[in-house]
Amino acid sequence: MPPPAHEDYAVALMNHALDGGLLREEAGESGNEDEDIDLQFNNQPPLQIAPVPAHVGTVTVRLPLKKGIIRDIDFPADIPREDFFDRVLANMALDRATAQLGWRSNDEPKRGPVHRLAIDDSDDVDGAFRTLLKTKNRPRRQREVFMEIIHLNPAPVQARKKKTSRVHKSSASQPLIPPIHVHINNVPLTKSNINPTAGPATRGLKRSRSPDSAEESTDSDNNKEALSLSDVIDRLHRKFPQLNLPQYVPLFEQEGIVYAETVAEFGKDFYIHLGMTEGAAGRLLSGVKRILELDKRAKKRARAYDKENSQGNHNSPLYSAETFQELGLHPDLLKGLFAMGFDKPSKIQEKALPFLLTDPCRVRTSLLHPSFARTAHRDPGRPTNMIGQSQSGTGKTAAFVFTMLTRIDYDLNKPQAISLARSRELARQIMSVITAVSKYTSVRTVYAIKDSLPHDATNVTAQIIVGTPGTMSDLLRHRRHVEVFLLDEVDNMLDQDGLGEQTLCVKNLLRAKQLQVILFSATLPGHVRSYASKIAPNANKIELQKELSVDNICQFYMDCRNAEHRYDILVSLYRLFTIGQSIIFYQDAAERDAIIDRFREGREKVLIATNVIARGIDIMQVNMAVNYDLPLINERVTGKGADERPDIETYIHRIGRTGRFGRRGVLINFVHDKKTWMQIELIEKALGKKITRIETNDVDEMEAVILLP
Ligand SMILES: Nc1ncnc2c1ncn2[C@@H]1O[C@H](COP(=O)(O)OP(=O)(O)OP(=O)(O)O)[C@@H](O)[C@H]1O
Repeated sequence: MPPPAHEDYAVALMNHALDGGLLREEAGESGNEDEDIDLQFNNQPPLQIAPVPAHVGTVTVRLPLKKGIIRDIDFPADIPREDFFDRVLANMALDRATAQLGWRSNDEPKRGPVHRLAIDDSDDVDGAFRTLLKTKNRPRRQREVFMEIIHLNPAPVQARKKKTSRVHKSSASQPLIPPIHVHINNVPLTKSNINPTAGPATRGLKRSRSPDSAEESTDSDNNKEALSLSDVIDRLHRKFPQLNLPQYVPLFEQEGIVYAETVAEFGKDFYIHLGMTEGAAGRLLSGVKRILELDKRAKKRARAYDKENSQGNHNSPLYSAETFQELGLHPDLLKGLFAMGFDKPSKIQEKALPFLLTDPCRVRTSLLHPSFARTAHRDPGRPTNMIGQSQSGTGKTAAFVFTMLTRIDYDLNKPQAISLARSRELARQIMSVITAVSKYTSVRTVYAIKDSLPHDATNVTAQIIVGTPGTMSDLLRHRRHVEVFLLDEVDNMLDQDGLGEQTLCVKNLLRAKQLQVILFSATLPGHVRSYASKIAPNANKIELQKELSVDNICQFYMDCRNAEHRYDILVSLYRLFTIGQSIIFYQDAAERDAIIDRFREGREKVLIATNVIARGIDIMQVNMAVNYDLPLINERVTGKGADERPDIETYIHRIGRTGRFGRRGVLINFVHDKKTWMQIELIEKALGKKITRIETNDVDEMEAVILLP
């Protein structure tokens, strides 16, 4: 098989083998060493093959994998259209939704017509095959004919424009593929000057400026936005779906196609000229400018935010004057938390830990840092109960985990600390923090959650048990040794019908004289506060953030026409932004462990969830939460069937699933009728903070307002 005519072409050659109709087994004849793709094909289930003409065996397709790299793959000549496309697209790593393929045969002059290949039968791919076969059968012709498959983007447009490029003038009767030129200061981007290692030419490109960018000229080189073209295209893709832009833009030049992918980076002063209508190109250009602008603003805001909210800012709930060593944590625990990337305690940790760890009689001296042991001895006595409140994502979990791990006796093989959580998801998360912090200790832990009870429940030797109230009370019967009782999300644990009773039941099972009760939450409404004081008598109270709203999380609402419209808006949000990970709160029940694990690992990007995970769940990458349904009192408190007021506490906890440990996040509420409108007003009042409205019919505004971190 001859080499491809143009090295840089996104070309596939379809070569109809004439020898006996036998399917070729091996990976073509091009001498490619890497056989992954061919194996992939050989491993496919057998295709539905229609009767093959005797003289036609396989079609060898030469696929361009990267610039200058091609691979031959055999297809049955009569492969169903769908499969043919799927395989070509998969192997060219193209997106089925956006890819545009074209073909031309070697019968046609190189600058000749380009035919469109489409997945449906709106093109003449079958005719093309037939033509090729006919051509091939002409005796005076060479035995091989080529069908070049070209990745064409953007979508072909009909020849209605006056200005067509030289490439397509000769083919006015055929669907035209608009040529794509990238110019930098009117210098067409060519193979030689896009090569990032091409030296002076490339450097020239980065420094050159378009007239439009004159106002930016004060920026130093260091401040230049450095976006790869594919990055820009990726964003434009989302911004202008109607332009049908490709993921990979082949840049047509005189003799071939150059992949935009090979462009390492551009300065902000470039413009892209697409061979399309002026209007479309104009929109595209303003899109590029806008994106660069938004990017700049977002970065500026991020810098300002980081400066303000880093652990260095005295007012930040993450600020701390102390170090973990000063707080008296044992070196083995320090090793664990340094391994987790914790450098300094957060404010709640700094304030709470000295109280939580105070009780030299109880804390094993071997687990006390020497400097802390000295302070601790000044204040002997009962272990200190604690009621702690600090906003979401500020390190409460870590604080009580350090406490449990410091207080237990590692030589005693009995449960000594229990941590109750409202849901199995939260219990599993607490356990994962314990496991990480205690990496360098010999602690034994066990779950008390449904389906995960230890085999011999009567003989538990683990020192720490983490679980949900119902299962925990089954496991714990008169545990004399349990000396630390910990309730996370205490307002919810005590407030909720059923859950509150079970929680108290567990507490009543604990008989230790020196029981230390630790209660934490991001929200502590008045009625829970007094109740909590009864459960944790004489507790030290630490309340760090009285304001209910969280500054690092921007809150919006979108006024949808009706309940159904919410779905459309949701879809457009996902089209518009690169959302790291997001949670959508919804009323219906959801599945559990496997889903949350996949989400935590980043394998799933969107989690649709109920209030089950509204609290405590800590996933750093979540940068957006959506209240598809607002949380209501009647969902949380049974017997409040008619109470459709918003549940402020749950709302606050939902916000807290994004913007963890000072990161920035976005919360979007959907409002679609009078009731939800009033509910949002009540939330605004309760938080004392304006929730910004976003127009749902103006994509540009949406994008300008919601600057996702
Ligand atoms: N001292 C620290 N340094 C760096 N990161 C920390 C520190 N303490 C906690 N973190 C991280 O901050 C994130 C939030 O912590 P955590 O889950 O303990 O918050 P929380 O206050 O319990 O939140 P919520 O109220 O939502 O349950 C976690 O990912 C945790 O690993």
